[in-house]
Amino acid sequence: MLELRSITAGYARNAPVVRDVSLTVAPGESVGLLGPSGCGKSTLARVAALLHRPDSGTLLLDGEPVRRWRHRAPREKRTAFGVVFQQARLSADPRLPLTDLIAEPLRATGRGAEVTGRIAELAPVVGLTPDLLTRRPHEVSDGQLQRACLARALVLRPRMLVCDEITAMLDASTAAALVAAVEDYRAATGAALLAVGHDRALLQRWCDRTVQWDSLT
Ligand SMILES: Nc1ncnc2c1ncn2[C@@H]1O[C@H](COP(=O)(O)OP(=O)(O)OP(=O)(O)O)[C@@H](O)[C@H]1O
Repeated sequence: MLELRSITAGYARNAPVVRDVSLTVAPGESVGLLGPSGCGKSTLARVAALLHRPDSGTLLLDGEPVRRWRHRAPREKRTAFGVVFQQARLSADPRLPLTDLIAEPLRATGRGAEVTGRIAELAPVVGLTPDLLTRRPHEVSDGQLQRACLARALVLRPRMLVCDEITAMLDASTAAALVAAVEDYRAATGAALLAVGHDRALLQRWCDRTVQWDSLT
């Protein structure tokens, strides 16, 4: 269970971009968050995934308040989240072949022994063929790179996924494949989802419920 209570957050002192926002995602639930460009959805998603410390408010993960964010957050809390962003090229290390990109969270948490098995499981789930896994980001399409970013988000088997406009730059069939991969993972694991976007039709098809940004304050 993820509970955001009265979250205020931003990037400069006394200039919050998110003001007093509250949102709850129940275990296994999928929630779509809709709002116009620039309203603060990505900022709230980053707070929810423990990647951005709010100025005020409370975040409860399974009833326990989170007190530390980013690298200071306890590992078991950080790894509860799998996060995928809109712009795969900004979030992927350009030097790493896709296989290492996907494996990075395993290696970073001392689970390098699981890499081969996990990649073999995940590549078909996200639709990556073996020839693509050895290429670097500049050698694959945006859709193929986003598939790798989704695999990386799933590699530690998170119980909560945060997807921030993950299909915004992609063609309809790649978008559908990514949504299907997220849903297959959720069906298999019971993971919850917070999906951020401005495509109302997509989020309404995808999620158990959609909430409008304005209704959160
Ligand atoms: N790293 C940053 N530093 C300073 N300001 C930022 C930063 N990231 C976002 N902002 C500002 O915070 C506000 C909210 O941005 P955010 O990306 O959270 O909105 P959004 O609703 O996700 O927008 P979009 O739908 O266009 O992605 C915007 O005014 C933006 O310019």
